[in-house]
Amino acid sequence: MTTTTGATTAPTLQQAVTPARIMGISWGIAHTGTLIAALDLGIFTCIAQGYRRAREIATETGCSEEGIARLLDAVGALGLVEPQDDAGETSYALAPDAAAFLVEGRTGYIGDLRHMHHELNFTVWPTLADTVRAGSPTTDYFGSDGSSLWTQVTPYLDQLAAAAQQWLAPTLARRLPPDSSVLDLGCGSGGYSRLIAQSRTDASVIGVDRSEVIDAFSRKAADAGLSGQVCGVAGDLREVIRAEPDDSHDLVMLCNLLHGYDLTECQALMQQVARVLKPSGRVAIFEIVPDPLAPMSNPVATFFGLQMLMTSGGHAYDAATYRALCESVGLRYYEEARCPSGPQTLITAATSPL
Ligand SMILES: C[S@@+](CC[C@H](N)C(=O)[O-])C[C@H]1O[C@@H](n2cnc3c(N)ncnc32)[C@H](O)[C@@H]1O
Repeated sequence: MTTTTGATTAPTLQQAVTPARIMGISWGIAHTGTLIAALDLGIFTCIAQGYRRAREIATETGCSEEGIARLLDAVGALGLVEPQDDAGETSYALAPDAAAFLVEGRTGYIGDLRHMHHELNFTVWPTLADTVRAGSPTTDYFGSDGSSLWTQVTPYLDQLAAAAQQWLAPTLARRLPPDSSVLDLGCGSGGYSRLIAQSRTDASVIGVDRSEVIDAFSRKAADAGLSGQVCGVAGDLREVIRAEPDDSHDLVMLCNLLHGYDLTECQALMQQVARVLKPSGRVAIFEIVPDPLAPMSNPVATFFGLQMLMTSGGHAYDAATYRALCESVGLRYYEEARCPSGPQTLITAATSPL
């Protein structure tokens, strides 16, 4: 059975059992390929600009008319465009979500997700069976010096994470004490902590990431007029944090970071985090957290566990694991909140009541 979102649900006992659901799952690769090709070619942007027929879009994109017609049929099958009869010719209108999120230049644009697929997913997913056999990735994109991957990908993370940033930053900022110090480990281009700095002009932010990535972090902070308030430190964050004094930060942010490391590395890092936090300070872990007893409640989180197996020594750890990690370093006061606009969960923990 297929739901209106395109997701498939298992047949109940009363329904005839057919292979339809399995066939639908097996075509998932075609869904991804179609979406990414349409983004690569700027199809949604063309339609938004008023080029609504296959031949117009073909001319505009420099593609064959036959190819564009077939791609539009497939994009229509995904429900992202709606074909209409236009005086005997087919023209295409954007579905509301495609209009909001897939048109370049619009505020909500998330089409940069295509870079994640080109740089990573199209390479690693075909290796899944081999990785499962071996139990570890052929390439550790995360823990080793995976900087080339991250320089390709981090420029796009801000745009993809815009909705989550709009939720996370105020949630954390409103609980900061006056004149606080924020340490953003594995900051990437810094969308989360930059928003905190913008809303809390009394706070100072230190972002830490590899040298190739920290340049983008510092540039974006400067563009936002935050150079005096936000500082980028280049290096391996595991070494940088060891050099930080005890009791020096009100908030340590680990956004989309711990999933890249095995539990021994996570534990070592969390020990340092607990050491550098002020007695009233907090750690904020923002992660894709699956529910092992309800894998379909957050499928992205469940697939993310495999993604991590193929790319790192880490995992999409569940909430019990994060809680145990926090408690093992004395951060006993623990809270969780699911982000309303993304697959992540915010976990905050402290040594004293939050
Ligand atoms: C998935 S990205 C998350 C970026 C950002 N925190 C966000 O949520 O958008 C992980 C980041 O951690 C950085 N990183 C991972 N391990 C690191 C290490 N050992 N030292 C410095 N940076 C590291 C990567 O370079 C990358 O920018």
